[in-house]
Amino acid sequence: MPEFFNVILDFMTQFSGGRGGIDHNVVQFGLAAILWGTLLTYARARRKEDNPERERLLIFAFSFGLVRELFMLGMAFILALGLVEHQLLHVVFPPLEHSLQYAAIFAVAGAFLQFLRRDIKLARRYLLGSFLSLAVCYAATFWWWGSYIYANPSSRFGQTWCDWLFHGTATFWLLIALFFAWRGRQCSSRPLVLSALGCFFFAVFLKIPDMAFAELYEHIYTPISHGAYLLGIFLLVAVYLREQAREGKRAKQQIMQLAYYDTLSGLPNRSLFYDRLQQALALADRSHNRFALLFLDLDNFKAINDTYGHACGDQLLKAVANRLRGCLRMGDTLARLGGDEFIILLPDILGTNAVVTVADKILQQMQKEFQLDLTQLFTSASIGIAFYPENGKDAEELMKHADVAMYAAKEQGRSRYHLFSNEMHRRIVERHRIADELRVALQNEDFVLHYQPQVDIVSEKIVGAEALVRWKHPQKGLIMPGNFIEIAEETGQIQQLGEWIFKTACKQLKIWLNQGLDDFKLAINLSAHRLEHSDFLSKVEKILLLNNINPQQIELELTESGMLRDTEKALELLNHLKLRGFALAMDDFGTGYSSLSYLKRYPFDQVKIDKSFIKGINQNNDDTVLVKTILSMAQHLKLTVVAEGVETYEQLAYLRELGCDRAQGFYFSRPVPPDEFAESLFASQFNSELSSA
Ligand SMILES: Nc1nc2c(ncn2[C@@H]2O[C@H](COP(=O)(O)O[C@H]3[C@@H](O)[C@H](n4cnc5c(=O)[nH]c(N)nc54)O[C@@H]3COP(=O)(O)O)[C@@H](O)[C@H]2O)c(=O)[nH]1
Repeated sequence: MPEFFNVILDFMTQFSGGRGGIDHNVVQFGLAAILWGTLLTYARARRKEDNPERERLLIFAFSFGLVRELFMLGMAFILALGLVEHQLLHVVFPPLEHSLQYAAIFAVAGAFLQFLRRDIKLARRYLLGSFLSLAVCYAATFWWWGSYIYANPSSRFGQTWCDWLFHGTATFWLLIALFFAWRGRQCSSRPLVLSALGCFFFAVFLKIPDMAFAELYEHIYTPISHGAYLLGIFLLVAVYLREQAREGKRAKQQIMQLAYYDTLSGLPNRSLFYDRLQQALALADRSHNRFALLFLDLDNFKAINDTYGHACGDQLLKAVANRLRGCLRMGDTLARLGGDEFIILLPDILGTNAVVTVADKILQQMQKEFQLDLTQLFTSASIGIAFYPENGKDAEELMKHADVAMYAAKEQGRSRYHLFSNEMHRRIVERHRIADELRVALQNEDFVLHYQPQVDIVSEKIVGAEALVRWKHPQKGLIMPGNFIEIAEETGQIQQLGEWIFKTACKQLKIWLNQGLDDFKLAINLSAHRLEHSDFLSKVEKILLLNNINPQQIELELTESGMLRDTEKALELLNHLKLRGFALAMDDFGTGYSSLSYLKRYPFDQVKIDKSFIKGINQNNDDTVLVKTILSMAQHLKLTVVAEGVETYEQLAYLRELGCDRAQGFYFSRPVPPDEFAESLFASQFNSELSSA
């Protein structure tokens, strides 16, 4: 091998003019300079936008190698042309050569190592260490330069071990070994320490003052070291190119990961799931097999997020993903669609029972305690199941139907599964029909507002009213809001409908105010979906201005489930509305999940106890206890309480006894058209004026 390099060098020397022409060293250094230059050009060309620092580091290291070779080339020319006295150059030249040579290799190797580890900071420190070593090496070499007689092999006789130690090359490797050992505390550098120590002993060994070794030195060490040096550069180029290729592959993998996998759970995301579903559809069509889709949603995730924080919520989602994985077989696909929604594809199912068994297993697993970092949590899930081909002909329809079935499971009390049915399909079609008809109704403004009084429990005087919308259907007559509000919310039509309701209620209030009404608040239901619309506030302001209404005469009623949608944004908007002067009421209180926390957090003035609790008051112990608790809590928070759905005198009397402030219900009046309401309203005012006179 050494001979091989010598042959090449000799050939090149001959080729370029022989010893009489260009010196052996000139060829060698020139060749190395070309290699470093190529490497440098390549690194500059591959410079990347995303990590310029890493590339800069490599360019710096390669430049270092190039400078070293140019320096050596210059020296070789000076020697070859006989410009400087030979003896003098040989005192300075060899230590410089060795030091620079190893420093260059070390700089590049260090940079490469850290480049591979992607630790730019450490790589920079390696380079610094290399330069420091180089500086010490120079100092040591020049200190000993008087006795340094490298140029004359025979003069090696008589040198002490100490000389070898301070000889540039040996010292350099020793310092490198020490440096690696020191750095080893922060990174695993044992192989580097060992190889540097090996080089140190090699360097010392080769300087053993013996003629035979001197011969060896000339004929074996020099070609080996030069050959190894060139080979090293080739290797570095190869490693660099391989790393570039790997980098490309890694980047591609990363892009794939981001595009098709959920970052939190590591599960396939919606796109990948959709792709797998398409494949399953094609396969099922070909083999005439059935498959099932399970749509899973956690039952109380929003409340967990709000109570324990998002970090805890994230941990729970990861744990749920792991538990779900454990319930499935190899061929099944589990994906996270977003939030707390997961979807499962069970291919090649034998029968409905097999799917029900899996659903049961999942429900059981979900009910078990989740041990998170800082807390233990309990949750549950609702699952909707749709089958192919019975419940949908394509991916969209199947996913939608599994989702609908999941909502049915929630409606039936959560922590259960529900199979998609024809009845559900019928309901979906019906909803579509209603949505279409609503569109026409909104264009024609086919709606009316009815008003139901709110009465002061002690004086029994009307102190306010709730505006309730009805749809004047051309064929079906009056349709109650329970049949269309939810659909309007789902389709976004609630924005237009809500605006119409607010505008009509304000117009009506203005009429009553102009007729001499005072000390009266009109309650208007506000769908939480409306809060999400960016121009909600500006539209409200415009209507107030147009009708010259003081917001203090309006109460906005929001439901708890509405608050669950986007708590932060809702809080901000409600604070704004409150500052503007609106009164705020929490509607249907007691039917949501975290009533207490919402009452404390949001700027409500009034709580409306849901009619379902008033119905059982004084008969059902649970309802009575609940109403009493709400009343005492509201008193504590200084909130007015309205009891909804008061239908009998007994209910009213009992609520009065408990200290409830206001009541609303059929006992006083059903919701009635504005004219009818005005009659009872002004009669109530007239009566109270009479009684106070
Ligand atoms: N976003 C909007 N939602 C609205 C609007 N108008 C109504 N709604 C919501 O629709 C739900 C059903 O309303 P409705 O059919 O009008 O029923 C109201 C009353 O008729 C009924 N009520 C009143 N007193 C009694 C009673 O003594 N017994 C009894 N069984 N029912 C009674 O309660 C409904 C009023 O409830 P609430 O709003 O919770 O005070 C209803 O939930 C409305 O929220 C609208 O304009 N926008």
